[in-house]
Amino acid sequence: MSLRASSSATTATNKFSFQQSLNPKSTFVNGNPTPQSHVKQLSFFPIKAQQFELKDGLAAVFEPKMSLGDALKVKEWEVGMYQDEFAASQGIRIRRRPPTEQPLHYNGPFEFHLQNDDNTPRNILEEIVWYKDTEVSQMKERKPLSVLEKMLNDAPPVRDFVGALKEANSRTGLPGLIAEVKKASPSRGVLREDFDPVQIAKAYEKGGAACLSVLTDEKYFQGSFENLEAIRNSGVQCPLLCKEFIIDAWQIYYARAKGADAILLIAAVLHDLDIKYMIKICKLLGLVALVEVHDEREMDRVLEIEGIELVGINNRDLGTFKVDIGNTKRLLEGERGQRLRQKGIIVVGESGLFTPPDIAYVQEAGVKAVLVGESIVKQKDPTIGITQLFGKDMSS
Ligand SMILES: O=P(O)(O)OC[C@@H](O)[C@@H](O)c1c[nH]c2ccccc12
Repeated sequence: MSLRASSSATTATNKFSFQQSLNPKSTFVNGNPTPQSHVKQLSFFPIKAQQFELKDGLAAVFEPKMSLGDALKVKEWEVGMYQDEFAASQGIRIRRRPPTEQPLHYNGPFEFHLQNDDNTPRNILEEIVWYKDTEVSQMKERKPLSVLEKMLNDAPPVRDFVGALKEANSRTGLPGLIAEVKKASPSRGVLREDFDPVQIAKAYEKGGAACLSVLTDEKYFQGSFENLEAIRNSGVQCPLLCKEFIIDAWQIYYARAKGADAILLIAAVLHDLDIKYMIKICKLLGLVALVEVHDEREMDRVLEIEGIELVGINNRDLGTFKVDIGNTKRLLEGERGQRLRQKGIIVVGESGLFTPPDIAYVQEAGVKAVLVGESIVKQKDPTIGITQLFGKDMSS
């Protein structure tokens, strides 16, 4: 474990430069750097007086001054740590923040980070979620809920996402299609260079898509909320799913303000309490949540939560990118499938669907809807892409 400081102070080898850069209340032990061969309990975040290891086995005590704002951020960070523990108890391996990172925007007099393996994301999903945490807190500062409330009053009315899927399923006898407006992904790179989201959305609608999914994540999927808004304002009638990594209720309000009719909640990221809370917010806003699972444990958790109308089974492991459409079948076998049917939940087969036999396979497994991106967005004409995917014209 190594200690890195964003201040130049830790590189100082003499008392003068170290004291200069510290907050005036900071003191050395007994007024002088104290030799210590081992500093065992080295807490990296200066909440109380702390001991710091200096060069050559020296240690110093540091007493920070903390403003109320900083203290609140510390609390927020501590709660985040408890949340990770709570989530881990539900089998969730994704940590919402780097475990030994200081709270966001902490501007203490002396910023330390402990560098160790724990501060490196374990997989791409964790990396996305950590980045999202920073992104959302910045967005929240720019548009606090009070501002969003005004935007919500001007938002276009909600469309019936579940109704559109059911209608398409009974009209065609095939799973209702949620067609994804997706430019790129971390696993597949750029899927389409000439990417015009509105044009693609219109082509999907023409091809018989029941609903659309619009990726809004910028960094990893090259999507945007502007795309969502533009599609909603373009005259396209299909209900819209905001495809985002939601970790904070604020994002749900924002999605609705930008015209979403549905949002995605990923069970690999959110613990049960979060899912319950977020579903309540969705209901308040008239949105529907597509709750995404990838394995049996996540499915079992979700089956215990009341008020879920749509469950998505992702065939892609968001940690490793491995795709296996057999996942949909596996998760719908036996009692799980039965319980889903009893609860009247519509199951959406997600990812890795390319051909009519793929569609037939997941339909046979029990899905009433599918979520498809790559195979149709890559086609020169996405309308024809849909016809090829289903092996028939889906528009009538
Ligand atoms: O392009 P595909 O393999 O057809 O997959 C679409 C969709 O299922 C996938 O984009 C997806 C499913 N769940 C997600 C969560 C976040 C981002 C993307 C996704």
